[in-house]
Amino acid sequence: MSRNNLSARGLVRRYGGLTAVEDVNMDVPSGQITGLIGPNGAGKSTLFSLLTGVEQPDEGKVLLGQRNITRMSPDARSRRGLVQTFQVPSLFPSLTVADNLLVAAENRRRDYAGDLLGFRARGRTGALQIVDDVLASLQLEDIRESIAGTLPTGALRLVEFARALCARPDVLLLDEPASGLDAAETERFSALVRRIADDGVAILLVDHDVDLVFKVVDRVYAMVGGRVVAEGAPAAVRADPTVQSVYLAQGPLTSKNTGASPAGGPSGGGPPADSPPTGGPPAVAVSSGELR
Ligand SMILES: Nc1ncnc2c1ncn2[C@@H]1O[C@H](COP(=O)(O)OP(=O)(O)OP(=O)(O)O)[C@@H](O)[C@H]1O
Repeated sequence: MSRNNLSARGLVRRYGGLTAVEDVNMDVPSGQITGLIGPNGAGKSTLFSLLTGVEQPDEGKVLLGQRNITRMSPDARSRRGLVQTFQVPSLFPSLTVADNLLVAAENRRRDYAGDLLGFRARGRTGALQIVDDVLASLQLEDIRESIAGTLPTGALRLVEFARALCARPDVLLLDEPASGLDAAETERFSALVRRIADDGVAILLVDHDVDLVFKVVDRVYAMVGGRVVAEGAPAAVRADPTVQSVYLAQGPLTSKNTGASPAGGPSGGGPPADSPPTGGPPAVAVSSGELR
């Protein structure tokens, strides 16, 4: 089934005299994983917020399919299929996993004509069916009735991902989805993301772990100083002289010199624990010296 692509055209966002995002064009096509990397202060979080609707651009537009969604709220975008995950999982901690997912499945009001992961859904019965199908698909049935707030980080990340899938996305924006995951969990997560893309979802992945980004994505955008300085296949971007010079003042581009944080992202984006699962605040800048 054909789904909507996400695209950005000529996006500009200024904070006073600082241009955080400068004339950025980006395409996040259906069925592909697109990556976004850049050093501290490059403008990734700001761009992400312009795409989700948390921030408004000073110039340019955001398109979901052919539709101009530039002035739409995050919730309105979410109901139209542009769904995000947060750096800090946006789950209701006192609810069970299943109830968290049900909120997401019911939140998207429009009829869903697709068959994400092989199911179809209409109404509340459909929403329950989605929850069960997503839980089964991600092999999370054993924690169906667990209270979300009691889960360890790895499980929480997967439930956050499941929550996003229950909203039946056309486009999935993943903000630091692998932070806090161990190697095995990251491997499992990467495979899941690929499966979802293969199902036709357009995925944008922003993560500190550049090795993960280069390994998983089909295309990658590298930002520096608010601008896209390189874009294309991972190998080409990795070899790009500007990318190399920015990332690699101290050697080859590997996770060892990117500041990737295996124990969890240093940023604190995401809504407060009991706020609804859409429309949370933007990612927060990571500390100086980190790269992602
Ligand atoms: N609300 C704001 N007010 C003023 N300046 C801001 C604001 N948000 C971001 N900036 C500035 O815009 C620039 C881009 O920041 P942004 O957080 O988008 O970068 P980033 O690539 O996400 O960095 P990091 O990886 O450190 O999170 C930075 O110089 C930052 O200080």
